[in-house]
Amino acid sequence: MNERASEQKCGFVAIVGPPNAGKSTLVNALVGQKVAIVSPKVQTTRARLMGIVVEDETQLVLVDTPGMFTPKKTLERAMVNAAREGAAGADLVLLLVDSSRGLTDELEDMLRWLEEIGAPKMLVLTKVDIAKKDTLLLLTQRLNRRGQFIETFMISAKNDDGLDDLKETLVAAMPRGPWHYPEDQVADISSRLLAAEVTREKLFLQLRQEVPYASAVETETWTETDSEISIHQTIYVEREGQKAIVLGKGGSRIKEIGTASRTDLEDMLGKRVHLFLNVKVKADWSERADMLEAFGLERS
Ligand SMILES: Nc1nc2c(ncn2[C@@H]2O[C@H](COP(=O)(O)OP(=O)(O)OP(=O)(O)O)[C@@H](O)[C@H]2O)c(=O)[nH]1
Repeated sequence: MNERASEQKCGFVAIVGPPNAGKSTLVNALVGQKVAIVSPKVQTTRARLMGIVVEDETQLVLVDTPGMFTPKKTLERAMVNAAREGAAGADLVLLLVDSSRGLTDELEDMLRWLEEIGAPKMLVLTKVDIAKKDTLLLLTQRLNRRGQFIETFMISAKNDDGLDDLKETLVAAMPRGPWHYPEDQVADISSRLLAAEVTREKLFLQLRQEVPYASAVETETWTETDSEISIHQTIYVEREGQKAIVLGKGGSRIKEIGTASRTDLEDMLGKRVHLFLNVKVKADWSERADMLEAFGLERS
C-alpha cells in the first residue's frame, strides 16, 4: 500500500438500463477508451464488464450490465443474472434511459426491479442530442415522481455533454477505501475476451437479422511478441445457412469483419495484429454451460 492509501476512495457503480439505452457508450466515454462494445442493435452486451476510471484519489469501477429483458433461453437467463449481480453489489446504481424513446413497458418493469435494490440510485437520461425537448421533460417528470432517484442527469455521450458533471458526482459519492485495481488498469476482462468481444461487435455491425444473435466468438490462441500479436478466433453459429452468411460470397464478408476487428484491436493494443477467423456450426452453443463460460458468461 502506498502512503496515499488512506486518502484513497474506491467504489462500484452499476450501469443498468433497457437494451440500447447507451450503457456501453457511457462506460467507454467515462473510461476514455473502448472497453465495451457498442452497436445499434439491442442486447449487444452479454457479459458483465467493468470499466475503470481514475480521477485524482478516486477509482471508479463501472459495471456495464446487459440490458434487462424477459429471459427465455439459457443465454438470456445468464445475461439477466449478470445484470442483477452487477447491481446487487454496487455502491451506486445508474439507471440509463434513452430520452428519445419515452416511457416503455420495459422501463416500467425495470423500475419495479430496481425497487428491490438497496443501493442509492441516480437517473441518467441519455442521447439528449436526438431527444425532443417535450419528451425529455415529460419523461424526467414521470420518472422522478416515483421518488427513487437521488439525482438526475441529462447527457449525450455522442456530443460529450454532461459527462464531466456526472463523473464529478460519481467521484464525490464513492466511499473511502483502497483501490481495487492497479492504477493503469482500464478494464477487468482479459485481453482474450475483449478481443472476442471486438469481433462480435463487427458481427453485430455487419450482419442483419438473427445472425448476430445466433453467433458467439471465442479466442482460441494468442501469441504475442514485443511488436506483434497473432490471434486465432472461432465464430460459432447455429446453422449451416448462417455460416454461409458470415463467410459471404467468396469469403468477402468474413474478410471485412476480420479487417474491421483487426484495425480496432491494433488501436486498442498498440501493436500489429494478425487475426485469423474460423467459422464453425454448433447448433446448441447458447444452451451449453461450458461454452457460455468460455464467452465470459456463467449459466444461471
Ligand atoms: N445520438 C446518440 N446515440 C447514442 C448516444 N449514446 C449511445 N448512442 C447509440 O445508441 C446505440 C446503443 O448504444 P450502446 O452503448 O450499445 O447501448 P447499450 O445500452 O450498451 O445496449 P445493450 O448492449 O443492448 O444493453 C448505439 O448505436 C450508440 O451509438 C448518444 O449520446 N447520442
